[in-house]
Amino acid sequence: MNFHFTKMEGAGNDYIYVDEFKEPIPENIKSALTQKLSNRHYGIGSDGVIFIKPSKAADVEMEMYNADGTPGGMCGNGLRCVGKYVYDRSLVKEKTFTLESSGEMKKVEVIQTNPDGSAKMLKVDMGAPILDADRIPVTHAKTRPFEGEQAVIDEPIEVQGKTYRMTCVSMGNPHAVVFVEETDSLPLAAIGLHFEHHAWFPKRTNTEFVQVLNEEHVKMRVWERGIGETMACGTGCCATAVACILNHKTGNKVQVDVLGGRILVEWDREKNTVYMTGPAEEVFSGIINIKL
Ligand SMILES: N[C@H](CCC[C@H](N)C(=O)O)C(=O)O
Repeated sequence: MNFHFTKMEGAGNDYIYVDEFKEPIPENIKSALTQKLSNRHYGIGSDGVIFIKPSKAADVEMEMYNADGTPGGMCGNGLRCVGKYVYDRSLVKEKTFTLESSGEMKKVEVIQTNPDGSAKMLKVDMGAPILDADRIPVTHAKTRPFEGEQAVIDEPIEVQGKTYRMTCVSMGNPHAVVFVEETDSLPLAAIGLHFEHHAWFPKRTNTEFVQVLNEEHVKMRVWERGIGETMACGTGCCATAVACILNHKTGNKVQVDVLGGRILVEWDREKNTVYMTGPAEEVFSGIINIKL
């Protein structure tokens, strides 16, 4: 089959974007297609594939698959990139519009443009963080260490014989946020998978390792479910900020420095909504001619 694609990245979190307005892709091949295209040696290389398609309820709908072919839930960097994609192609008329992802409506705003008028920085209203254990979920059929409406804040978790302290936040997908002394020397390749597949996370988890620099600035490295270490994670930055605020480590506005760039997060406690602001870039586009 033949179809067009666009490679985009948000703070280095790179996805292949496929526009289904023009070329619909059969649902039953999306997982296998993603695994093939995302492979960094045998494919184009990406953290996953994002399908952009018409929505009944919003201006546009997006659907994300992780590099391993598992369907992802929410995707913050993807929302900003899809926002840029539809804004730059005039698929939306205003600077503010709605995108549908995982059945939820997200308000996106282009807040800065390039000299050619294309979108440069976008702000997304990511909605309320989910904290209760059953809805994240952070439970295990046998041990059930956390359940019900209880929030998991600063709780010990043992991984490979070492005890870490984690705070669990869902932004539509699960995140375990772990505070560390410093992120640079962290052996993420050795520990990441053990968090992802820990028995307490029956649906696996994304994990953020956070070094607090001061009350408004942190450094973070992320291990994403279904991918591994990535350069950035939008929902992960939101979860990071929420965890920092809940643990009284920062104020309500947090600059999160990730390997691939910088994301600004603000948790408006009155409205109980999280705003995420960051860049979106288009890298290249082309035509895929593939046999599955
Ligand atoms: N990179 C994405 C999140 C992907 C999360 C995914 N790995 C999952 O399975 O939940 C972001 O910018 O928010």
